[in-house]
Amino acid sequence: MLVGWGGNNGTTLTAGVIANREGISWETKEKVHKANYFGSLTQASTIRVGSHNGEEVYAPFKSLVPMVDPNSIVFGGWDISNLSMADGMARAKVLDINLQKQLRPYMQSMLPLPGIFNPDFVAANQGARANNLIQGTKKEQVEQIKKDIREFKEKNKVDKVVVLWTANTERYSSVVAGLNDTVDNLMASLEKNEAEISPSTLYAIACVSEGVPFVNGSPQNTFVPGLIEFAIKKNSLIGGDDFKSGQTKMKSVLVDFLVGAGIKPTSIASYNHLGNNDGMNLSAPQVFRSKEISKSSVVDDMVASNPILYSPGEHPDHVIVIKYIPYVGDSKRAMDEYTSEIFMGGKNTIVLHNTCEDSLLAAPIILDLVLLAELSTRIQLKAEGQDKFHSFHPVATILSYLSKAPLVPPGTPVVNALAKQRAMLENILRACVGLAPENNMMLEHK
Ligand SMILES: O=P([O-])([O-])O[C@@H]1[C@@H](O)[C@H](O)[C@@H](O)[C@H](O)[C@@H]1O
Repeated sequence: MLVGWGGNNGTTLTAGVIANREGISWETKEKVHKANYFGSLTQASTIRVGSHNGEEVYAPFKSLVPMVDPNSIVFGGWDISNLSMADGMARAKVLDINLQKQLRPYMQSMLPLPGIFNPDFVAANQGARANNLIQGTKKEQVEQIKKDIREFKEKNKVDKVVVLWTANTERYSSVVAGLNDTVDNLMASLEKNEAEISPSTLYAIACVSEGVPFVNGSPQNTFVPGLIEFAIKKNSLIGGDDFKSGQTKMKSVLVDFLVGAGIKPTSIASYNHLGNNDGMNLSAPQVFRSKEISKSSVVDDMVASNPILYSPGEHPDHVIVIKYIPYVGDSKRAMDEYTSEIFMGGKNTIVLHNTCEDSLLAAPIILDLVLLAELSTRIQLKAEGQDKFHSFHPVATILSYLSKAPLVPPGTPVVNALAKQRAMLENILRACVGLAPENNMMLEHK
């Protein structure tokens, strides 16, 4: 099996390195080396990473780390501890190569800061690429993130920092009384380095501590009750969960249309396969469960909105399937079947095939989430009769248009219907510039 390598000169080449269960052997200018299967190949100074335009190419070995999957699957791929954003772009293979070449000069000096990684919360296959890490206790990690935020703000002379989690989907954290159910218990657990505090919750703690908006672009329950209480106490924006990018966004339109038209979805089967690292991470059942929850809850409010179609507690059969198929890469293939009951016992079936370029759909949503989160921290409002203006509730419902599983303040109804979410957003922004809400009545033309 071939292990891919990449030199820190940004050249991605598949090296003539052969790996098997017995170990990894590789060729350098000096000699053939052997290392155990998971060995970190540190001895060689340079390593042959293949040939390019007929010339033998060697890369500085210190920048190379083998991509081996402890689940015994060695796969082509490459990672290096100082992967620049340009190298990350090349590894992801999302953008056209000519566009990549144009972007590389702007990105190759951008090196990501070390991050918090905990293999207990993600798939085992993620370990090999996690090599730029913050070590230490959870509290020390939080302190490092807080320090990084402050230094980033100072170094880049920016007015505001917004942190958005677009890292791995994690498994759900257990919510346990005494562990993370209140802010005091969460902070006490942090002091005790409790294992059940996830990396994303650590980032959220750091951000709320610094008064920096934190948006969760993944589906896990980063915002455990203690964290929500902390954000409310500090009046620091939190929002999410999970970018609403493709298959679910379509569902939040289609189900709204069907139910609103008196057509009763009785069975929704949603399948997709994808081949990027998100898909590889989601191949672990405990991680997939987080995504299954966020993708399933999207129909709940629309179903509940029509008590004529659905009796209390009744809902459509709804299954979510996600499979990892490396070949398709970032080009996720979503296939849906909606079966509904219609007039006089009739049946209606809608079948969709939707090729969702995951990253290209998610990137604009990331930009909108960051911009909207920052803007909403500057909006003040008061009701008729109130004498003081106040900010929005720190749990940012305003981000729901962009989230699969909108985080809302405790006791607040969740709206997933995309048209309603957009109308909410549009009317808030209209109010910010003194315009009346758009009610679409157009009475002046009736
Ligand atoms: O938004 P959407 O297309 O319904 O859901 C998608 C999932 O189906 C996909 O598996 C995941 O990789 C994407 O990040 C996104 O969450």
